[in-house]
Amino acid sequence: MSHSPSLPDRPRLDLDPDMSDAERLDAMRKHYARIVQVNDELDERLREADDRRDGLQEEVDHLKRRNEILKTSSLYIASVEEVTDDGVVIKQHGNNQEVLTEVSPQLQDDLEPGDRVAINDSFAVQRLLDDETDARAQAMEVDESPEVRYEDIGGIDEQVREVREAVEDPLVNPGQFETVGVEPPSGVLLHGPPGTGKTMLAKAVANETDATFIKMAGSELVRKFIGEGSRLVRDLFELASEREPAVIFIDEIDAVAAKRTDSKTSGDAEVQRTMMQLLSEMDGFEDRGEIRIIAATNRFDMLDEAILRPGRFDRLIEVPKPGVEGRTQILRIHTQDMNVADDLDFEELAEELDDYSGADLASLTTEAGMYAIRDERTEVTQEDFEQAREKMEAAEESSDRSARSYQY
Ligand SMILES: Nc1ncnc2c1ncn2[C@@H]1O[C@H](COP(=O)(O)OP(=O)(O)OP(=O)(O)O)[C@@H](O)[C@H]1O
Repeated sequence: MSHSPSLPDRPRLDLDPDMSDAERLDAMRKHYARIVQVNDELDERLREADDRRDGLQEEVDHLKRRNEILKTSSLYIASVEEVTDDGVVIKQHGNNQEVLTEVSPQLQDDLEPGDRVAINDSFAVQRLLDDETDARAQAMEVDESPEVRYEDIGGIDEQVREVREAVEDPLVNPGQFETVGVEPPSGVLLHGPPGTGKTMLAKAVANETDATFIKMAGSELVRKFIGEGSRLVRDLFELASEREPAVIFIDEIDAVAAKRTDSKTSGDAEVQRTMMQLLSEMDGFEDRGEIRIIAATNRFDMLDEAILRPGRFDRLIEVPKPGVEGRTQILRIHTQDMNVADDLDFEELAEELDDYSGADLASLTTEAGMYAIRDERTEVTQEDFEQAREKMEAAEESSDRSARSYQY
């Protein structure tokens, strides 16, 4: 940047007492001429300064406008990975791109790894997002179009039919319920052992009805978001109405809706508040529009009856572990994209897999595939499945043992 030369000195009039009048007059004339000259110079500088001020003002206006645009245009979400002297390493959500970016010193002091920030398209951090946005995003899994289809679910055809009737029909054909004069069920509760396909069922209905799938896990509400449970439940229903048609899926609902116990710990009071919020959301949901609610639990026996009253979770569907036929079907589904030996006998395999859940069968299939890969074969054989089964059962036994030793 060029620096402007300093201002001209103020002219001084030096009069010597010994000067003649003529000399004095001459000195004063020169002085006068000098003053006029300095005055002109200053005038010129003033004009220059005015011009520069106008130029700068224009720049200010331009920056102000750009700032406005930046403030109003969309920002992206990223997480802070590392705060260094050279800037901040952020990871953009969605594409996981890692970028080293500069941050204003005053914002840099506020940033810590793990924080969520809003960035613009040049990756400059615009602001730190508050916890509220954070918890809401973390506590809910939102899937605009889950990929699960009914055909992917094996061995629970009757349950699929019931869920479709209770959730899909009212979404797709609400008029039919009105004409017949029946209220569709308010909420559907899926109960049964872990890994039997409850989440899959909820996702499949959302997929087949083109609804947004929004999941919240009860256990996380009480473990991770202490003190925020009831607000998050309110947010959950709010989000669903913004995104309808939507399927709300509350997994492990027992964590927030267990029978009242005698203990009066503050933790319990908090859980209680969360459950009350859930009940009031469901009760106030008369005109539910295109939102359906599905909950799941492995601990049906623990549930508070309040949540099972009419108008709340009033359709109960048990999702059991599959029988031998179901297991055969699930094995077939999970080996669909696998290169299996022609002589592999799924029925015979399924016979031996008593007590396996759908999730166990999915892991067994992957494990069997791993044996083939380890042996550098391209085909998965019955023997691979046998070995996988032995491995899984041995692992289960040892985890049972460690669970026991942990307990006592
Ligand atoms: N009936 C089924 N048919 C096909 N695959 C299944 C079935 N049940 C479970 N699986 C497999 O197990 C995985 C886990 O199932 P899912 O999450 O639906 O079980 P869940 O009943 O919701 O379990 P949890 O109670 O532990 O939440 C699925 O992604 C799928 O690979």
